[in-house]
Amino acid sequence: MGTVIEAANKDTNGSVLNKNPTVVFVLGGPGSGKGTQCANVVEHFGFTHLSAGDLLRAEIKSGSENGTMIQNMIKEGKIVPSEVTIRLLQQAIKDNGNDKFLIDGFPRNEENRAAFERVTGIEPAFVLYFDCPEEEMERRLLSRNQGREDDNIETIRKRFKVFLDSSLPVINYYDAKGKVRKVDAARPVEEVFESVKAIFGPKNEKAD
Ligand SMILES: Nc1ncnc2c1ncn2[C@@H]1O[C@H](COP(=O)(O)OP(=O)(O)OP(=O)(O)O)[C@@H](O)[C@H]1O
Ligand SMILES: Nc1ccn([C@@H]2O[C@H](COP(=O)(O)O)[C@@H](O)[C@H]2O)c(=O)n1
Ligand SMILES: [Mg+2]
Repeated sequence: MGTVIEAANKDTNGSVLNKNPTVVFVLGGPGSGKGTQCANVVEHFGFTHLSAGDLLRAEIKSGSENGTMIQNMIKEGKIVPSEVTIRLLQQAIKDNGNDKFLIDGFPRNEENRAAFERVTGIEPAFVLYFDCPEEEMERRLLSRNQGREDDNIETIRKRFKVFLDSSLPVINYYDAKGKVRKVDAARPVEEVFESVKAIFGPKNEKAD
């Protein structure tokens, strides 16, 4: 398991994004703790956190022409077409002065993965994978209380199925390339973060 973050995207993305950011994809089932741990990484390691789900929810609120389509997809736990999500991610990267990003909840399927690579030329430095049993994720989602329309048992079950059918194959794809850093996420937040810190490495901690 590597502890050093490499800027793995070397060539083509500069022409599309005009910058050459370090990107870590943060994946894991619904409720595995991606957002919670990303907040800790931002604090400790100075990354910018981009959650694909948050960007899509903001797009609904903005009154965009895609809003109704996105809202319906999220209610059903389905994956929004890549062109929409990638446009939001690209814009967020462009608008931000930082050069290192945690991209949370993306790529969610093979279409997301291939399209992002094609459009941006960015290869992730690594993939942080939060591994958590469904029963624990279900417990967490049902008590999250953030008013999310997809945190109900019917949609949660659909999201679990989408994760198994479409997202795990993406994790397996990166695993075959030696890029997955797997963390046991079924532990208290602080313990999970100890494992996360070991992955990012002391060298990358922010100075106080
Ligand atoms: N290690 C943990 N132990 C117990 N509860 C946790 C842990 N990590 C996160 N939680 C809680 O579980 C809920 C889901 O966490 P979080 O929003 O970080 O998950 P997520 O992976 O981003 O989910 P989603 O994919 O639905 O966005 C939150 O209420 C959070 O406070
Ligand atoms: N790449 C993505 C990411 C998310 N979605 C949709 O948003 C929902 C919520 O995502 P969270 O990461 O916040 O849990 C998800 O269930 C999808 O409907 C998407 O389409 N594509
Ligand atoms: Mg989240």
